[in-house]
Amino acid sequence: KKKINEEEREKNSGIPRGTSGWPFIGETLDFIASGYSSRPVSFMEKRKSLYGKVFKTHLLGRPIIVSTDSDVNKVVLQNHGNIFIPYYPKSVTELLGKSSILQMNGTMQKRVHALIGGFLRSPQLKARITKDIENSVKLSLSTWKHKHPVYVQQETKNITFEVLVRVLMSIGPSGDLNFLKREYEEFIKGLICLPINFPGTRLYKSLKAKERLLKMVRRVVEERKVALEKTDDKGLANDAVDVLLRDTSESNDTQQHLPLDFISGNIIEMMIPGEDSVPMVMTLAVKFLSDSPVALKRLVEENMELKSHKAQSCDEYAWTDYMSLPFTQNVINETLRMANIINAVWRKALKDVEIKGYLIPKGWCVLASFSSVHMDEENYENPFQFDPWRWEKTGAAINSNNFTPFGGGQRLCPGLELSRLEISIFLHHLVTTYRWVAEEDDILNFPTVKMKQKLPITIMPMDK
Ligand code: HEM
Repeated sequence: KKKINEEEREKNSGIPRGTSGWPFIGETLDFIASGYSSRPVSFMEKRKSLYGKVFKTHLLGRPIIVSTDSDVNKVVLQNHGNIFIPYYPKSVTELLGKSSILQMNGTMQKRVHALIGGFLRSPQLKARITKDIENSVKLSLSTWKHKHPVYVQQETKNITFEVLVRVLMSIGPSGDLNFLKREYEEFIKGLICLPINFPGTRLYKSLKAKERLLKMVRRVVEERKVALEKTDDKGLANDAVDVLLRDTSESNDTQQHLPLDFISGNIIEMMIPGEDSVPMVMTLAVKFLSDSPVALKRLVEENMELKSHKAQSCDEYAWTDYMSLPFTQNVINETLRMANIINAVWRKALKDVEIKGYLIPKGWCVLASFSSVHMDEENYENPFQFDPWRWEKTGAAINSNNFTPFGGGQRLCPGLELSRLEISIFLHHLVTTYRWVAEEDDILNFPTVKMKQKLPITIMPMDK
């Protein structure tokens, strides 16, 4: 009877319909089970058909409103009035630290976001980094012919890690790079784990790895500060460390440099969204293309044309050359749509908010599901089919609310353009250098998107 009364009250209050499932665990088990299945959006699909596009559930110990509605997602992402703050599981918040861009709110988040976004999106950086990306890609590809099989997920991770560390702190291949890679891998193992911290636990080991990372990055930041003080050259910043060190924008009415610990912490935390996502998009592009020979053929044609054009003119590639191939960009869009590397964002409401007639009560969480929107047949015909051509018809949709692989609004991914450039360069050199045959492999979607076998492929030279 009590439950019925509660439901009646919630219904009248405008809280979206839905069920809270079992006491305490709510619907968490079903949520996780569909995450493990080959169709992770099934949790959402089932409830969407019962309750509508926005529904109430209970996950990870708390009431949550799930939105599979792109208009509602947009309002959540825009976050006018700073109503929605990021909400992560406890293990993540423990590892991130309070002053991480991923957790910060208000003016400080805006300041760091604008600084990093301004740098990563600048044409000067893209022009400069193109050569480095090419070198990393070509060097890696040159080793592929000796490997039987090539594990695409592994290889692409090495390429993109090198690029990321260069962009963040100008560290090239070296002992420092190897140290960072090793310790970073240890650090992120704890992102999704039981939040218990004492010697021997996963969280403890990850926090220790973070301490070692911080020590190293702090040393780099200090060295760079000294170097910066000695020079008058305030041209384009070399990397994210430079950007953060130089900033003196006003905060609390005083001109302040960002503290060195803050910079070191944020450099490490910026590796989290950047490290795994780009190689996974590259890997899934290879996977989807292996399963779609017609799309692959068109991609090869377009890229071979650019390659022969470049060979004839003896020109180097400009970053704009890589970004100018329309079919290649459509392959990337389609991969991003289907891959759903970041399938949702989690927020907590600081006030009661009403969006499209749905009430999100103060203190409740909102899960803005991107994958549900990307895999909704109202938005995309045959959504489970890899079809790069669909973007020729709906080109404008790249900027629509129905396509948000990089999020949107206040926290729109500052690495968006850099990621696209990296993926374009990788695909160009891959498909103009080799043919390949992929072994059977499955996509795992939980807790993060991965290939079960790291996507083994067998490489053949172009002319065979
Ligand atoms: C294909 C690759 C990538 C995807 C799919 C992706 C996706 C996303 C998404 C969905 C968000 C929004 C998170 C939220 O709203 O809470 C985000 C934020 C962010 N991304 Fe990316 N990202 C990618 C690559 C990168 C790269 C390469 C970098 C760094 C070089 C990067 C740095 C960041 C940062 C710093 C944020 C936080 C921004 C803020 O909260 O203000 N990302 N990313």
